[in-house]
Amino acid sequence: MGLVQWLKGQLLCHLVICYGFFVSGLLINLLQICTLPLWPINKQLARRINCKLGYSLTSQSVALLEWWSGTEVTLYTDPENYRLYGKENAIVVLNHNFEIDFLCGWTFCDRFGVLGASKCLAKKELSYLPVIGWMWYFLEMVFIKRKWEEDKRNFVQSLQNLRDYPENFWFLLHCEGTRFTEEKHRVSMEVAEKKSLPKLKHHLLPRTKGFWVAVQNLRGTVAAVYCCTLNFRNNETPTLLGVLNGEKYHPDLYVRRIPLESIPEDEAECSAWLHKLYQEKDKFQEDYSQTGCFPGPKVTPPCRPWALINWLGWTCLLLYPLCLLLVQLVNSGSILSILATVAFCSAVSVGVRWMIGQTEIKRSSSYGVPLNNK
Ligand SMILES: CC/C=C\C/C=C\C/C=C\C/C=C\C/C=C\C/C=C\CCC(=O)SCCNC(=O)CCNC(=O)[C@H](O)C(C)(C)COP(=O)(O)OP(=O)(O)OC[C@H]1O[C@@H](n2cnc3c(N)ncnc32)[C@H](O)[C@@H]1OP(=O)(O)O
Ligand SMILES: CCCCCCCCCCCCCCCC(=O)OC[C@@H](O)COP(=O)(O)O
Repeated sequence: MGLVQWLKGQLLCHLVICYGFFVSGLLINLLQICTLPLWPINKQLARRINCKLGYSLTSQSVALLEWWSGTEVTLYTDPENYRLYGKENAIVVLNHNFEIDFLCGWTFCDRFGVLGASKCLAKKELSYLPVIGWMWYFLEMVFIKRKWEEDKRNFVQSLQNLRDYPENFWFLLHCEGTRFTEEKHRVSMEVAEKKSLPKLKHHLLPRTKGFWVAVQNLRGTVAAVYCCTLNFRNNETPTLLGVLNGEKYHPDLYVRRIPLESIPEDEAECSAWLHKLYQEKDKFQEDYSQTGCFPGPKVTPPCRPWALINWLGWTCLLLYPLCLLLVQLVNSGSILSILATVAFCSAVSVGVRWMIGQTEIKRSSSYGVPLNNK
């Protein structure tokens, strides 16, 4: 192992990264709060500013993936469609098997210039995450409790609000509704059997209501559905902690662009259409497991420097006062102040470690198991 790789595994480096992310995040949250008076006066300007602020925080984790861990993403897609990515609004349908699938998604968002504005249909619990969850509130993310009767009003309203969004965005939908585990897979295949639907090997049975409602409410706003299938070469099982330790991964993403007009309007037909889409996605995953590649030409979308520049900027800005403080502390010789600083750094580290824990599949919710359908 080289010196650089060894350094990437050291706690001190992780502390510096966590400190930068957390403190810059709090400052960004504060700036977002400062935009509140602007919303009634100039809503579109307030939204644009929040996109930039969101970018400044989210892109730090993209920089971590691309520049720190050196992860290289590969896209399989039709070159005709490639030209449209980032230039139109889209609903992204993605499998939910990996702990860093959201991070790979963000990397693609960054490469196509839609990172600040991109959104997701996310479980309510994520809105309480410090820094990231608070940021999402200002970016108009759509949060749900995954209980349709309670969610429907807010869900439809949140989608309607996006109709005049001033920047191009991708709206991510994990139709499986939860991360893949063997137990959840077994239960959802029981549901598939009851519904006389073909069994899926690599996916849970998709929940169709959210997709149908999103498509219906975003007609005229969104041009297409991007059917995205993600996998990792060499059976890698990537983790966010691995990324922090500088481990390099090899994600492959297969994207098919489906014009929104071709998706049925009727709920039952739309549900059947989505089930068929997941059967196709399952076939792509099966082929990938046999051959190690997806169909279609391969392309690596160019990496942009902004995530790195932003990350280095924040790190320098925040490390300088931290170093000054540490020197003053050592000079002062005050045990109490030193202990307080150590406690603060430990709290930041534990806080970010806890957030990383939220991405771990072993801590996945019990949604979808035990069987709670009618
Ligand atoms: C060029 C490159 C392109 C792209 C790059 C890729 C991506 C980048 C894009 C954007 C990135 C932006 C941001 C991402 C950042 C961070 C966030 C990351 C992740 C957070 C994700 C989450 O939080 S996932 C959890 C929340 N989301 C969802 O749940 C969405 C999916 N669910 C739905 O849509 C549901 O429909 C619902 C929740 C809206 C409502 O669910 P409900 O169950 O009430 O209704 P349904 O009708 O849908 O389902 C009921 C039927 O389901 C059957 N069923 C199936 N399986 C089960 C089971 N296991 N248990 C019980 N029931 C089951 C059931 O039988 C019902 O059938 P009926 O026929 O009886 O109705
Ligand atoms: C430089 C940055 C270094 C530090 C980075 C810390 C970043 C922490 C980011 C936390 C973002 C969390 C997003 C998690 C998305 C996710 O994976 O949610 C799971 C849900 O879909 C389904 O939940 P479940 O039902 O529990 O499977």
